[in-house]
Amino acid sequence: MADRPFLKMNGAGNAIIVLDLRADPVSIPADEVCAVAARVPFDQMMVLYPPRTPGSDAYVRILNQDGSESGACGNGTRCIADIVFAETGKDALLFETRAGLLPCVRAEGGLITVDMGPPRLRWDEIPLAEPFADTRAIELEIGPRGAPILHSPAVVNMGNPHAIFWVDDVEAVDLARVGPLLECHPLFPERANISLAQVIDRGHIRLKVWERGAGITLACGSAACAAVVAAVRTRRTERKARVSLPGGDLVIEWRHSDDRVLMTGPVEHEFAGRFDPHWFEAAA
Ligand SMILES: N[C@H](CCC[C@H](N)C(=O)O)C(=O)O
Repeated sequence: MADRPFLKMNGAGNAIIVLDLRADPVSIPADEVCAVAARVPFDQMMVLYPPRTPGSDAYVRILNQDGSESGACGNGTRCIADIVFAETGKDALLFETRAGLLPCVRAEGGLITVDMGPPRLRWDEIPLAEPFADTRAIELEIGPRGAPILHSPAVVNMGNPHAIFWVDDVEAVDLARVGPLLECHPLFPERANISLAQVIDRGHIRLKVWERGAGITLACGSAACAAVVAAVRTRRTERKARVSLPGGDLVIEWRHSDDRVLMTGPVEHEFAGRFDPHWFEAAA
């Protein structure tokens, strides 16, 4: 890969690299994504391509640090929105990902709101490997038989697959240990993002996330959306709730009128850099 410029940003602590290929739309092989991750650690790389759908601002590919691809990344979408807001002066944007069209608007206090679309809740939309009539709590547990560490997650697809385990204390479970096992559980044919969710009150959830293809992250926007959807479906919270992640807070609203999930949160610019072609010699 060439000597390309990139931006390092974060969304509530979720480590994001933005690579703008709108003027030179080449695809990035998975081994080159991993070569970048070895030098500049990130959770997701947001790659901007020219728009495919009239009226949209860019087509976006979302690559995890392990080279796999995701249909959604809420925190990364706020990062690219911030860049394109500054570049165009527009006050509303539309990004297209593998999972559909995501409208973005500016919110108060420099925050950005992304419309993450409607959740998909049927077992084959998650997807799961076998039918479950009720995805509010599926049969899945980890740990000793009769005394599981975690069990009965809710599952939600927010453009990517999520499993949400309700816990009394997010700090009491070793997510780094159970995350990899659950991410790759045979029930999840496309793997899954794994969250621990602790309900503080009807307007507030604490969340820790093991991300598919990235591991423990400081924040995961789509997981925050999935957690509020799952909480509303089981009457744990109101439709609008604050989600506190280790890297910061997001406000999520699952709108009643049109079923869409709105995520509002911050972005931060860290530094600009360039890929060094030497990084890719072993990958070539
Ligand atoms: N950090 C992202 C989600 C990444 C999901 C990715 N790990 C996958 O589904 O493969 C977010 O803010 O929504």
